[in-house]
Amino acid sequence: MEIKSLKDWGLSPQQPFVIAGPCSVETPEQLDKTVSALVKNGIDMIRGGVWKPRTRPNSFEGVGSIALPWIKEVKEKYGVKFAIEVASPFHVEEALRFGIDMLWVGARSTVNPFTVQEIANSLKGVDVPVLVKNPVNPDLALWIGALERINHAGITRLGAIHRGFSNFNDTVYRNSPTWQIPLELRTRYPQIPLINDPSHISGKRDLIPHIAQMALDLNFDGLIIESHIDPDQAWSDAAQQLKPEALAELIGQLHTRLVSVDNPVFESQLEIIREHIDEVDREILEALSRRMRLVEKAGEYKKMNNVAIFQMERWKKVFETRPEWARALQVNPEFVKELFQLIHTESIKKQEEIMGVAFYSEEKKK
Ligand SMILES: O=C(O)C(=O)C[C@]1(C(=O)O)C=C[C@@H](O)C=C1
Repeated sequence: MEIKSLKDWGLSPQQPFVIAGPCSVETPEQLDKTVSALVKNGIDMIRGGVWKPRTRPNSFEGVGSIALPWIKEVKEKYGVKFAIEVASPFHVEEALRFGIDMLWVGARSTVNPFTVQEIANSLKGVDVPVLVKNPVNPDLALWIGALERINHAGITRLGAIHRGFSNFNDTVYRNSPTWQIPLELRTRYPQIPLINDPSHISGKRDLIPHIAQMALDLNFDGLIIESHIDPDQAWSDAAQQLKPEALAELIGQLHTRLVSVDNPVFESQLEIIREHIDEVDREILEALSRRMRLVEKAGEYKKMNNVAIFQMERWKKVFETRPEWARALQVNPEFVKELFQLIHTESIKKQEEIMGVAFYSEEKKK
């Protein structure tokens, strides 16, 4: 994909790059007051929802096209740039008609290649920056596919927004961050600017600073954060919006990190640490290999005695004790639980192969 670096997008060189504004544009007064306060706090790229894709019917679905002249007015009055979500060719046409500066494709549109293609077709021959939110489901291929469709329409000022992934029972986050997905996108397409959306990941304002800092620690290029002049009275997403002053305070506290430093001492020290990490990784793999050989032995033994692979009591014991051992060793027990679930699945696969081989060879004998 041919994509322009964020510094060539013609935006202000804020560090970090921040897009902020209300979840929804509600009234001319709310918009004016919010934008005025954001501008005072140094924000010059505003976001605002005009058409809102809501999960349930009868929720507020955005004021629609009547917001566009209000946006045009604040853009002129305060000299700011404005980004909105588009979910159809009609939205694109309306947005461009009113001089909207940046568009984004929402998570519920990214999941649908038909919708993304229609949006892409309506962008042919237009030079506007477009950001593509991750799909609601944790599917990197779908996210990349949407970026490719928009890119093939000729959009080179193209970026990705990480807004987290729907979950059934994550009690902490509204949308699980599942950081490995945006990091994999970055690894495969380092040229695509990556913007983090801590508002939609957290769903609550208290968690926003932690997620925003984590994104900067992971070298994201920018943040998109919801901010409303009076969050508690917001018509949508009241719990996750910040007052403009709170947003400014948050930005002031964030630490931006460097990709690397031109410092030979740092480089050589890091190299030494990495060599140790290589050694430890090898030890981990050797230990895993030894465990697998034992699991195979257990599998052979089960086969000889016609015993089932899955041993619930033993597995319960393994699953209980390993996180405890981990805690004593200052390793995150939750991580170790996931790790052992993976290991157990692999053990079962191995033992199934062992049982299967017997089945096939006996079949052959017949
Ligand atoms: O203890 C066994 O029976 C094993 O085969 C080992 C093992 C494991 O990986 O720890 C694998 C499968 C069983 O469900 C329980 C435990």
